[in-house]
Amino acid sequence: MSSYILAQGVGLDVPNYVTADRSAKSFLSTLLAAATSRPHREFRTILEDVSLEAREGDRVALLGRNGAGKTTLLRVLSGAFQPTRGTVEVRGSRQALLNLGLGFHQEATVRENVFLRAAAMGLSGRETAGLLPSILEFSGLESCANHRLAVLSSGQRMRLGFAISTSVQHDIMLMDEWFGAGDAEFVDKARARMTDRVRGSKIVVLASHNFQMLREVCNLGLVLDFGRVVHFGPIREAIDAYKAIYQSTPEYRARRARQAVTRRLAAGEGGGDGG
Ligand SMILES: Nc1ncnc2c1ncn2[C@@H]1O[C@H](COP(=O)(O)OP(=O)(O)OP(=O)(O)O)[C@@H](O)[C@H]1O
Repeated sequence: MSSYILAQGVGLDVPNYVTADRSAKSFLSTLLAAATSRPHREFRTILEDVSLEAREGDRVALLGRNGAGKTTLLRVLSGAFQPTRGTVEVRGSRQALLNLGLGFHQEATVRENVFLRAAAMGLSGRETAGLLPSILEFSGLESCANHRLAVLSSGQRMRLGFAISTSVQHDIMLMDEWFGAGDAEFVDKARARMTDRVRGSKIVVLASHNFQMLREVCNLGLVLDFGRVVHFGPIREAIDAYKAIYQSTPEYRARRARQAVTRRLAAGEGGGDGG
């Protein structure tokens, strides 16, 4: 059975709790304001009218400035968020590499956490028992299997999360940035596994700011701005469309102007007394 993703007219509103401006003139009045003012709830639209179609073989890049809605769209596609409007149809098993630490229990042991996370991924106890040795080996945590998660370093926890999340090949892979954290040895291992999983996936949706990697991996690109699709098409065109957005911002123009001045000064053309 072939896999696909079909999102049509997706909109997402989220509740946002806003606290009145508490900037006060004195420490006491700040304390008083903090104690008495209550945040009020308002709804915010973070995705609007987003449509996307991906078929087998597609590798879709999600592009957009910080806060454009890329991670939120990945969460909607993964099923973690229910859209407020529109529909999402997905055929095929999904693996979301969005938050490696999600679902961990600090007081449970490493071994127990493997079972907890694997259950959340839909694996049976038997399947997890079969995968356990390779997960511990990949994460380098064999000697810590019975230690509480709380005593692991953040790098060790990240290794464990990565090892569990990528232990099984899925049809559809949803990723937020190409994985690149950890010490040098682990990064090499993780990169090799990611490459393998991407090759083995029928569909990949990947949010990233790394144009070179996106050109190598993806055939399609979807550009989001303020939660709306501004472009969807071949990756090179999508990257150009995204560049056009951020190159039109005043911040980008100001930075380019500063860089031009610095270059001219370095080349000895900069003002001075001309002598
Ligand atoms: N649960 C939430 N409640 C309220 N606002 C949220 C929530 N999740 C995301 N947002 C807001 O939605 C917007 C989009 O966030 P999102 O994380 O999807 O952006 P992004 O494109 O992935 O950004 P980045 O490139 O910085 O990772 C942001 O303004 C963010 O503050």
